Amino acid sequence: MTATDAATVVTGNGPRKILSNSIDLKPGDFSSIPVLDLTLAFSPNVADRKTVASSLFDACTRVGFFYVKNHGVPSEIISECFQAGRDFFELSLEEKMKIYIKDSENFKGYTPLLGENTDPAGRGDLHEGFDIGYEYSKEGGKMEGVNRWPETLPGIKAPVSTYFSEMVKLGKKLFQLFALSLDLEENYFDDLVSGKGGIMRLLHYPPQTKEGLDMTQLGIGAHSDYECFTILAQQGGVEALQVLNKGGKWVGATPIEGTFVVNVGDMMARWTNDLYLSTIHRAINRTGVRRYSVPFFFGVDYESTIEVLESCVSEGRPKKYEPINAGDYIKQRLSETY
Ligand SMILES: O=C(O)CCC(=O)C(=O)O
Ligand SMILES: [Fe+2]
Repeated sequence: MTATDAATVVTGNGPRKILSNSIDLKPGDFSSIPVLDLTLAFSPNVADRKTVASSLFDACTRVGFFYVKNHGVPSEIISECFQAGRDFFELSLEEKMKIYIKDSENFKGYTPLLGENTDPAGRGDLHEGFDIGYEYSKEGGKMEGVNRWPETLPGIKAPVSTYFSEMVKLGKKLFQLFALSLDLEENYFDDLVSGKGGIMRLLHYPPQTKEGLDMTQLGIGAHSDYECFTILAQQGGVEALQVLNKGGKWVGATPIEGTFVVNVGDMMARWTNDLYLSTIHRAINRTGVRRYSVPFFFGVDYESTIEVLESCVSEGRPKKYEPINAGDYIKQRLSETY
């Protein structure tokens, strides 16, 4: 067993213990991560869209993670965004620190290696990151704020912003599938997901040696995500992401060409009264080569209220959570991490 297996993982919905052979919530009993084909999600026929929604329901209640293929995002847009990430991380530390995330009120900018600690039992995460949000024109109240671009690399703004817009588009489609999967009107979430609650990160994980791996210092420590769901692009051929199942076993989320990995976050778990699982995951890069990934965390607009859906409350599943404001919730979670 590893150091993190015996730890408590802090989530926005309370602490979760990871024991050696079980954990104290009800994550799904899975040994692999399902792949959803989104082709029918774009069909004009609602019955087709409902078929995809029903696979999504199965994935969210049993696993909390799934891959999506035929998602409609052009592969050049993805590869140009990865190139922007590689170029950004090649900059000198001094250059990157000019947009240090801690100098921003709203969590925009650069996080150096070990600058973040997702698992409080760990000693810091072995990745560096660059956080970008919705392109606001001025500083605002909760999470609103201008993006901070590196002065010496202006060329990355266009591909990164294009990728952000693509993620908002795909994210909105996924929100409609989430709505259908929960027997809500397909447009139930539409007015809450303008894209302003989206956060995207460019990540770089240097390789960790196979021998003498320090389990308190992983690429990213065991954690659950904060928002409604995450759409993750992984670099092909470089294994690192692992997902915790009911038996306490880490299941590898091997990169699959042409797919994104999607996972439920704590906000959606809260909304669904834990019917949808916000599953714990981590990343360790033991491949010997650098790894790049791009998660896009899609939350609802920050002024929205997250209140347990009535359809997810029953005698056997009493309401577990009080209503919360989305912006306050995210800001609180991020303050605990950085
Ligand atoms: O890079 C990855 O594969 C996972 C990243 C992740 O879990 C996160 O940023 O929350
Ligand atoms: Fe994550």
